[in-house]
Amino acid sequence: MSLKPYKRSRVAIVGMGAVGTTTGYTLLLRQRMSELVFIDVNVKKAKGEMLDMNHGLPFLGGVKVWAGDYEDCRDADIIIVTAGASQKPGETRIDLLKRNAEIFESIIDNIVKVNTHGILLIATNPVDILSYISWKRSGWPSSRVIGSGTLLDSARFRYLIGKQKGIDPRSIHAHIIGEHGDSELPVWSTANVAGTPLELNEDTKNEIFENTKNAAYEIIDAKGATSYAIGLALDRIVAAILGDEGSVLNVSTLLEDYNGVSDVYLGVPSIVDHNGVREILDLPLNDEERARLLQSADKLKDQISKVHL
Ligand SMILES: NC(=O)C1=CN([C@@H]2O[C@H](COP(=O)(O)OP(=O)(O)OC[C@H]3O[C@@H](n4cnc5c(N)ncnc54)[C@H](O)[C@@H]3O)[C@@H](O)[C@H]2O)C=CC1
Ligand SMILES: CC(=O)C(=O)O
Repeated sequence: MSLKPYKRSRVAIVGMGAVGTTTGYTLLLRQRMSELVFIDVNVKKAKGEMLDMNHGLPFLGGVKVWAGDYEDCRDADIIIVTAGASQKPGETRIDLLKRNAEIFESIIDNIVKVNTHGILLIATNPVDILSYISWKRSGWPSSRVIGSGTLLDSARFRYLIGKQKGIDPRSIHAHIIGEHGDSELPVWSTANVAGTPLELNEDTKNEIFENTKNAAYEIIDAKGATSYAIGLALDRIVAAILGDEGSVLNVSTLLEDYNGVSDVYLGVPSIVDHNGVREILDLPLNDEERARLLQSADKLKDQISKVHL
């Protein structure tokens, strides 16, 4: 009997707060990689999370987990960044821009100093703008700098549609695109179940979209942070990359001449494989959807112009 050759893969997480910890735990449970390293400015916190997860290894096995520093990013296949300020109740994601853009300068510099081949996966908000900043600052090809984008929003959207229709959300094909934030838009024109158009009246559609868009505000008001669904969304992107899947995911990526939008990161259906974003799908949009995508892009470009790059 021949054993499968052992393939080492390393994921580093920078920022071990609610999102980083939940993502690390999800990756661990799903045994996505052979090495998992936690990095945080709060070294004690990263160490505590590492110890707690290591004590579960007798029930799981397989993964080496440690708390480290940027040197440990050298051999990382994926570096997930979740470090920085999060929204207080009532704050928008854009309100975080100044604070988080400042800390990203040193975080990205520290990573690219040691790593030349990996994929940067950004989750910190405002995620589209910070992904754009990370792309510019890293000097890496845009295919290797990915934001979590509207993958989470699309999951919320599919869950709510599935609940309304009594259908498993995995069988609902529906996209939220644009900013991961207040200017995002639903692509109702292509939403379907097995090619069958969704039968929903306008009031129901509006209610589903408003609940999708405002989900984070509701959860942050109730429990202070969102963590489980974003952990699963980041895990999904890691699986697509490490498994060289070629899966279509609504990640945030650099758009060039996409439905009239250029030089901005936004969430759109993209093919994700071992090289990162291999290709962006040309989602057919109607006139209203295209106009809303342009508005979303303009909003983010206006914010980017205020940040020193
Ligand atoms: N993209 C998405 O869909 C989502 C994004 N988020 C965003 O993720 C970010 C993190 O949220 P939480 O984990 O709830 O916040 P948190 O406050 O629980 O954790 C942030 C962590 O970052 C660390 N940190 C701060 N500055 C750092 C630095 N310079 N280097 C290394 N570590 C540093 C802190 O010590 C802390 O452990 C926020 O910006 C939040 O808005 C949250 C949920 C979903
Ligand atoms: C916080 C955030 O961005 C979210 O849960 O959508």
